[in-house]
Amino acid sequence: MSNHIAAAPDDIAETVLLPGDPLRARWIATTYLDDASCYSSVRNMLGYTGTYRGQRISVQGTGMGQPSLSIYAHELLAEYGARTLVRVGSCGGLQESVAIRDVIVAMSASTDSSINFLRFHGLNFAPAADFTLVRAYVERAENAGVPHHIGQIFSTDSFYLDRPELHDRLRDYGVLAVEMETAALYTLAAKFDARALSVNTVSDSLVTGEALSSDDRERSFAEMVELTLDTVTASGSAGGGESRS
Ligand SMILES: O=P(O)(O)O[C@H]1O[C@H](CO)[C@@H](O)[C@H]1O
Ligand SMILES: O=c1cc[nH]c(=O)[nH]1
Repeated sequence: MSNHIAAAPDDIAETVLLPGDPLRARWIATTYLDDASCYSSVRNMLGYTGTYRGQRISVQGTGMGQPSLSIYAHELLAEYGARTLVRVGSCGGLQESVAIRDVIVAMSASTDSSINFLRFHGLNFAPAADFTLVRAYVERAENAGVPHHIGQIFSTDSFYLDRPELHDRLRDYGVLAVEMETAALYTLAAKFDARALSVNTVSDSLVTGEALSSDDRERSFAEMVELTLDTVTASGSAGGGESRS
């Protein structure tokens, strides 16, 4: 086992879906995976492995925020051999054109976190998605007629922001939505030469004030999750993709 995941080395698939909410992980595993079994419940941060259309897939809760996601993503990449990580999250819409339940496909992520500032000694690293995953996901979203937006997301350390005017500035610069993990996910995937994508269903609007319930955030993101499973298992690709070298 690793520090925070109580699984044997082979218990976890090379492709892992990453919801922030561990109960969303349980819902995804019990709804979509065949022969799903729970490999870890340390801190109740549930992780499952099963099969989807015959291919091995894992689902691991990450908790909220970049420090928490970084622990799980690091251990999956460094100790369990994960090659493809897809965040299946919720987010707050920043633009008028972004409606509740639309899916945000995050090409890149800005952040107010100091993690990368420290990691790169003041350089502004630009965390970005794996293009092959973006393309494959968007093709499926278009074919299925699922409302979606492709662009930049804001990964904040502060759900309750002391500077709400920052949202106005980000809106002016075209940022689509706010959540709390994607910048760290894309950074760690780059570090470990793995593939990552973050897709996020809009659970509330910072424009209109509309919001989904916690039950909905746990169990109702079927379209986003089905597109994700279709994407990562297409052409038997759940084993990973091309590497840099
Ligand atoms: O619903 P999840 O995937 O946890 O994502 C969003 O919800 C949490 C905040 O409520 C943060 O983790 C944010 O990124
Ligand atoms: O981080 C998040 C997630 C959902 N909605 C928000 O406003 N922020």
